[in-house]
Amino acid sequence: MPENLHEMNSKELLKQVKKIIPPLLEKFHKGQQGRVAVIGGCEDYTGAPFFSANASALLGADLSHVICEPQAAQVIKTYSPNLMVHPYMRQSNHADSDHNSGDIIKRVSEMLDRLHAIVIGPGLGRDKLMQESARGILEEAKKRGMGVVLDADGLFMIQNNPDIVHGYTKAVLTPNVMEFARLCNTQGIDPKAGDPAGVCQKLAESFGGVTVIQKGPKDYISNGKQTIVCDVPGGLKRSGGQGDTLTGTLVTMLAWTKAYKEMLWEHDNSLSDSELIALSAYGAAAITRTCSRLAFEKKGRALQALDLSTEVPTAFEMLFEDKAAQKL
Ligand SMILES: NC(=O)C1=CN([C@@H]2O[C@H](COP(=O)(O)OP(=O)(O)OC[C@H]3O[C@@H](n4cnc5c(N)ncnc54)[C@H](O)[C@@H]3O)[C@@H](O)[C@H]2O)[C@@H](O)CC1
Ligand SMILES: Nc1ncnc2c1ncn2[C@@H]1O[C@H](COP(=O)(O)OP(=O)(O)OP(=O)(O)O)[C@@H](O)[C@H]1O
Ligand SMILES: [Mg+2]
Repeated sequence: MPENLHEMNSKELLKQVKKIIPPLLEKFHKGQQGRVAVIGGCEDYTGAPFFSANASALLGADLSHVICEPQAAQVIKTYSPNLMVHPYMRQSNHADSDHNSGDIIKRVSEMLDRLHAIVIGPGLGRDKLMQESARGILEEAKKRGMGVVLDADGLFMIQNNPDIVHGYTKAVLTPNVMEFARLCNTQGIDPKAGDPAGVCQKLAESFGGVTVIQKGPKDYISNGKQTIVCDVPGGLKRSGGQGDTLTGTLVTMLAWTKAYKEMLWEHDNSLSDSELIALSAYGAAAITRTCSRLAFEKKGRALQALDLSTEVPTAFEMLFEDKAAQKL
């Protein structure tokens, strides 16, 4: 039983992450290895929800959905027939009398019953009705005890309503440097005071034990009590949309923790709830950084977001299949 994840090196942590990855067995049916959704995608942003859902599928979720604005839905459907894209969200300028936040939340909630974990935020935008609907969907996900990843405009929502996530330990916040500073300001924490791991821990603690992944040269992962650091090498190009590979791989890992707890396959059941979340976060961070390194080796300065998610299968193989350890 790993009691001190923060004392482990990357090889030991990856070995623990491996315990959450379900084997591929003949007896499984469609859906058991992960049913996930990304809530996001509006008139302005169609790439972010696609990259996220695409990464979730490439890591191994059986069913990856996007729940977005109709204008975004039409576009995302043309990117890939693999994803299921539902035009249930509305931004204020497209809403008619049938589309108040209550109706939208109700419609999406009916889907939540069939899902294991969700991401809220990629390409969601900051429109009032989109934000209000996302907030209600988060409340519904909490009622169902679902794993929830909050990123991008989902973090904007948290920054404006910190109480809605406070104490919900199945939430994972994935701020970049700017978002981290804004969340710190909301919570009255100086983002520059003290060592970065300590500040990240303080932020997670101030939110009542949610998990924070602070993205940067190293990723700091904290639940307010314990902080682990992912310094698996990444690439050197910071084009937009790389964070979406993190949220997509993370939501699949969170879906797998549910399968782990339900003993979908035979294992020693040694990981606690908080360890499952911390290891999901570490696994997704390690995969994303490895994708970034592999894509950067090929594309250099021209690297784009899609180049990253394309590397998910190779990164997974390098980190978690037998050849893994030597290649780190
Ligand atoms: N291809 C796509 O569809 C993409 C969509 N994205 C979406 O775009 C939306 C906005 O997210 P962003 O991360 O771009 O958010 P912002 O528009 O807040 O920030 C963009 C960048 O601007 C700079 N910045 C922001 N605030 C600043 C400040 N106060 N002072 C100085 N510099 C500042 C930072 O470099 C920051 O990374 C989200 O919905 C996100 O998911 C992005 O993920 C990028 C890719
Ligand atoms: N300086 C860095 N060195 C190595 N990896 C980094 C560095 N900065 C960020 N990363 C990695 O890049 C990925 C995306 O982080 P980034 O800070 O670009 O997120 P973001 O700004 O939210 O991205 P997006 O444009 O998708 O919204 C993360 O996996 C993070 O670990
Ligand atoms: Mg981002």
